[in-house]
Formats: sequence, structure tokens, C-alpha cells
Amino acid sequence: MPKDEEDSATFSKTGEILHPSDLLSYEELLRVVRIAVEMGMNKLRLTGGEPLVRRGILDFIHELFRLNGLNEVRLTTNGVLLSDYAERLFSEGVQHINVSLDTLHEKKFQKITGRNYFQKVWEGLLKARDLGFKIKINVVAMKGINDDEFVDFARLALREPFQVRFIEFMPLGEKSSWQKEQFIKTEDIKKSIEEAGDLSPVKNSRAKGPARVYELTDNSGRKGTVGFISPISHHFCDQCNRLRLTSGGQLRSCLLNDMETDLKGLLRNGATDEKLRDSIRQTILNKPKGHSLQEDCEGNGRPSCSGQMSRIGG
Ligand SMILES: Nc1nc2c(ncn2[C@@H]2O[C@H](COP(=O)(O)OP(=O)(O)OP(=O)(O)O)[C@@H](O)[C@H]2O)c(=O)[nH]1
Ligand SMILES: C[S@@+](CC[C@H](N)C(=O)[O-])C[C@H]1O[C@@H](n2cnc3c(N)ncnc32)[C@H](O)[C@@H]1O
Ligand code: SF4
Repeated sequence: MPKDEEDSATFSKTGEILHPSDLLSYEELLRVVRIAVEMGMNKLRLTGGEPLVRRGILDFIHELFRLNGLNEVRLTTNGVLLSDYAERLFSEGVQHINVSLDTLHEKKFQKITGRNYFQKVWEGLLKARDLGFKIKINVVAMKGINDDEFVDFARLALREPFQVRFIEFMPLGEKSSWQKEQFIKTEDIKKSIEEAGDLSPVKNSRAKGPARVYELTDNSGRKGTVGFISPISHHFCDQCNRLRLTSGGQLRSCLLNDMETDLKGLLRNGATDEKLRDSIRQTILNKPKGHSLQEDCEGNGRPSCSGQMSRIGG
């Protein structure tokens, strides 16, 4: 993602950089996760900002896996530190990794992210592949930026055991670089990758996450899988069961709705487990039915939610 949307996670709701003492400690995070697991949550994703830059992340993951009932800890990363962390992540029990990669060109990577780390990300992907991780590559589709690479990304899914997912670019956050002209809907992305092979839908893929997954087969019979995440053209809010906790301790029931519950305040004011449980339950009950992104995009293109992706985690 452009640099302004994918950086350190330590922002407040109003965009100020948070002081380290304003971040939830690992102890506080573990307490919230333990309570959520007791309430029935069984899968957790670490995202950010960049989860691998936080000191002590591996020990934290180790502790997460000790929680009874938490079956899976997954990770979404920019991949820059993946080659350094992959072995330990795998041995701790992480099996699924999503790597954000919007281009396969080194120079364009630098232009988009502001950093010259393409080779490092690639090295991390190969290392993770060799270790046996299940890897998904998140490609945010942006007209004029990476639409010329959709076929190459689809071919990557044929060549490597990576599920490549094309994500519709969402207008999120007041500082977002999103422009209406850059938006491409899933149908158009699908059409443009037909050149790489035939697509056939994988049954019930939406039951496992937001992506509609397809098997891609090229004319020599090679197969791979690609996914499409279409929050704008085919939103999936009716099946959404996610909660998001920011590093500053705010619990959000919806990626695209600015309503938040201040768990940090509760944690630091002596709240009991019961009180925290009630707040989590209430946040879930307040979950909105949907979002207005399509209207926003068809209208003036202004985001309806001011939250930054880098703070909420995608
Ligand atoms: N609007 C919206 N977009 C989402 C939602 N979940 C995921 N996305 C988009 O899809 C991207 C990929 O999501 P990830 O969290 O990496 O992975 P995932 O596919 O949701 O998770 P798994 O199925 O567990 O691998 C996010 O960065 C968002 O852009 C959601 O609930 N609402
Ligand atoms: C915000 S990043 C944070 C995690 C980590 N630093 C990384 O780069 O993967 C998480 C995901 O959000 C997605 N994302 C970011 N901005 C987006 C946008 N405007 N629309 C759709 N997806 C977006 C990216 O694909 C990325 O996989
Ligand atoms: S309810 Fe919110 S978080 Fe869930 S799918 Fe809809 S927009 Fe995404």
C-alpha cells in the first residue's frame, strides 16, 4: 500500500502518534484475548501497522498459543521482516501468513511504499513457502498503478503455492490516497486475468473468509488459486463475524465504522473480567448491518469512515 496507508500502527483515532505507554501492553492484550476466547473466539489475526516490528512479538505469539481454545493465530505482514522471523513463527505454531504485495516490480515497489524492500519481501515469501506456511498474497487493485500486473499476479498463483487475492481499493481514512479513478471492481479484475487461464469457483469459499476463491487453470493444465475480496461491489457484511482491536486498545466491531469501545480505559481503571466481557458483548451487539462504500464511491468518493487502515489493520 502507499506509504501513508501502511506504516507503524501507533496512531490515535485522530491521527496523532501514540506514546508507547498508550499502547496496550502484551499483558493487557493477552487479557483481552483470553476473555474473548472464553466468549467463543477461536481465531486471531495479528496485523497492523506492521506486527513484526513490535519488540517481543514472538514471545507474545508463544503466549497466545498457550490460551486454551484459541485454535489459530494468523498474521498479515508487509513481508519485510518475514525472512528473519519465518522459522520462529512456524515453530511457534503460526501456519497461515498473508503478505501484502501490490507490485512485482522492484522500482514500482519503491515508488508505492517509499522503501527499497522488494527483494527482502520476496526472500521472505520463498522462505515461508519452503517452511510450509499457507501463504496468501494481498494485492490491492489500483487502476493506473498495478492493473498492468494482474495477469502476472495470476500467473504467480500458477507457478507458486500462493493464493493471490485481489482486493478492491477502499476509500478509508481522511488522509487516504484513494481516488475514484483508481477504483477497479472485481468483475473487471476477473476479466483482465482471463488471459492467464480459466477460472472456476471453489465451493463455499466465502464461509472461510471474505474472499471468493477460484481455481485458475492455464492451457497447459497448471493450476493455482486466486481470490477476490470485493467489499465495495459485493459486500459481505451479512456474514461478518470480525472484531478489531487497535494497538491503542480501541475495539471496533466494523472496519468501516468509526464506533469504538475504549477497552484501554477499562483495563487501566481496574475493570473486572465481567465488565470487559460486557463491553465486548455490547460492541458486538452494536455491530452495524453494513456500510455505504458503494454510495461513497459512486458519489464524490469521500470516505465514510475516517479510520486509517494502518491503525485498524485491514
Ligand atoms: N470491508 C471489509 N474488508 C475486509 C474485511 N476483512 C478483510 N477485508 C479486506 O480484505 C483484506 C484481506 O484480509 P486479511 O485480514 O488479510 O485476510 P482474510 O482473507 O480476511 O483472512 P483469512 O481468510 O483468515 O486469511 C483486508 O486487508 C481488507 O482490505 C471486512 O470484514 N470488511
Ligand atoms: C493495513 S495492512 C497492515 C498489515 C501489514 N503492515 C501489511 O502490510 O500487511 C493490512 C492489509 O490492508 C490492506 N489494505 C490497506 N489499505 C487498503 C485499502 N485502502 N483498501 C483495501 N485494502 C487495503 C492491504 O492489502 C493489507 O494486506
Ligand atoms: S460489517 Fe464492517 S467489517 Fe464486517 S464486512 Fe461489513 S464493512 Fe467489513
